[in-house]
Amino acid sequence: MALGSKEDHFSVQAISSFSYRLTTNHFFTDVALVTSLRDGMNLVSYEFVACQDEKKGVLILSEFAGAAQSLGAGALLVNPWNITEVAAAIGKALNMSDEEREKRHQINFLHVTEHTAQEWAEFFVSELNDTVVEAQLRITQIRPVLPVDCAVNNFLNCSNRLLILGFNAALTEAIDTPCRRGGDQVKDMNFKLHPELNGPLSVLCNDPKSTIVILSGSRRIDLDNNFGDYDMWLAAEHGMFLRHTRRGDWMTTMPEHLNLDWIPSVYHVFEYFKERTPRSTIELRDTSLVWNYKYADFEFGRLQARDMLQHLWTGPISNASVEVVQGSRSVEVRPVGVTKGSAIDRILGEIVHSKPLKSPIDYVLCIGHFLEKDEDVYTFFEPELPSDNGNHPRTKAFDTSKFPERPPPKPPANRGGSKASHGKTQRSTPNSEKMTNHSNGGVSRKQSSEKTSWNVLDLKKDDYFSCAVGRTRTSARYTIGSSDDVVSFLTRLAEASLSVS
Ligand SMILES: O=P(O)(O)OC[C@H]1O[C@H](O[C@H]2O[C@H](CO)[C@@H](O)[C@H](O)[C@H]2O)[C@H](O)[C@@H](O)[C@@H]1O
Repeated sequence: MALGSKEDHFSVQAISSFSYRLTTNHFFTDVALVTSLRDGMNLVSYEFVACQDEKKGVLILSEFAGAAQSLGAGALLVNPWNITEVAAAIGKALNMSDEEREKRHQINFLHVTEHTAQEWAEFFVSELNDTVVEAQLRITQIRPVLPVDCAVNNFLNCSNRLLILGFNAALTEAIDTPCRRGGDQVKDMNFKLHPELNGPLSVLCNDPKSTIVILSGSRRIDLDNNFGDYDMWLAAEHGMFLRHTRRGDWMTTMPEHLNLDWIPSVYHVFEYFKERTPRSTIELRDTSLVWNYKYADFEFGRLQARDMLQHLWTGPISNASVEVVQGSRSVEVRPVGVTKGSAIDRILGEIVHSKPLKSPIDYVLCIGHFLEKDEDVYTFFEPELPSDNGNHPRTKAFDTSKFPERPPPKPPANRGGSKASHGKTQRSTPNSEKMTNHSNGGVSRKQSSEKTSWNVLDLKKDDYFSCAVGRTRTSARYTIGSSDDVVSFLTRLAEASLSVS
């Protein structure tokens, strides 16, 4: 619709999609009102701006038009369902000062003239080329299925095993028919341990040769509710909080001055999208926020997620030190540098402090349905030299000075047959220095000249099993289909554990 004024008379003219390009309306119009309820782009808005360099007409634009993302800065954005808001915007546009009209027009005119069809075509072709490269990468990254027999046999042959388990979609029950379930029911099921895991987990937790860590993005309360009765380590919120279920309360590994002021405003944006996206949910944690559209219409959810990113980047997080992590069906906002991989050495440091190791860790299983960002936990344990096709153990030293309130652990005993110089008390070595750089990830670390490091890891290539649940493209070594397969696998490990106890 075009609004024109001539000597205090306003004329209102509806523009049909057939005729608008043929008229000169765009030139003499003072205000253009675009009220699309759903619109991929809306070309009229761009044409209007392009024609208005003399008149500096005002564009009132529906927030549901695709153009709102690029012309929103200069236009007056409205919700077309809200007629009071639309009326107010018309009033504002017609009474707008010349100065403001000029300013708003310039912003949009610059956008329209710079983002030409030529530029768009070049970008499109370059994106197309990128997809070819990405597709190739995807093919090369497809990983084999977890060799369960081998993982169980090696488990039996090792004496100090570390099992790092994700929670969501790895240890929870698979929900394949979400549309048939009610909203709250679905939400509740997200945070419930698979019922068939109770037995196997108890056996593994009671095995003196195994240490179990649940490393999850979930809140402390959700981990307490599900795992509080087991003898294990819990690392909540991607390792920002840590506790052993039998040895005390939660401790935090959060940097002291972590700024979390952005949380309320991000929550506000999430709420806006939750209201507009049926069956989407918000998970409010202490240090991060997740908007999940797992149970919503996938295509619609994806579009909403894209829109949400625009809102976030131009609004509440434009100056905050946070990262937006996009999942396949979620958007997560968390402080910069917080990943499961960056938490793992703090967790290992605490495990070593809490109970002296009898021998270095010689078997590691790391399994979860992690976000790509958190897959750094899989590579943490990889040997430094990927070309190393021998079976040389990986040794790792941990900075124990981070936890001064506890007595230092005893040096781990030597394990026969290993080729590496493990199990020795040592001063900080290049190895430990390297690990500090590798794992710091932006989270502040205590620096100390008194640093003492202990080698706690003696991992041969074949005794390391990193495994992504429900993914084929991953930086883990192996994949496994679903949480049901995880249940079967952990049951096999538990049986193996019982068979030798
Ligand atoms: O940290 P965990 O408890 O082991 O859970 C792993 C992540 O689960 C959620 O992300 C996964 O589900 C999302 C919704 O379907 C999907 O978008 C994402 O790709 C998956 O990784 C959760 O949102 C994350 O915070 C968890 O870390």
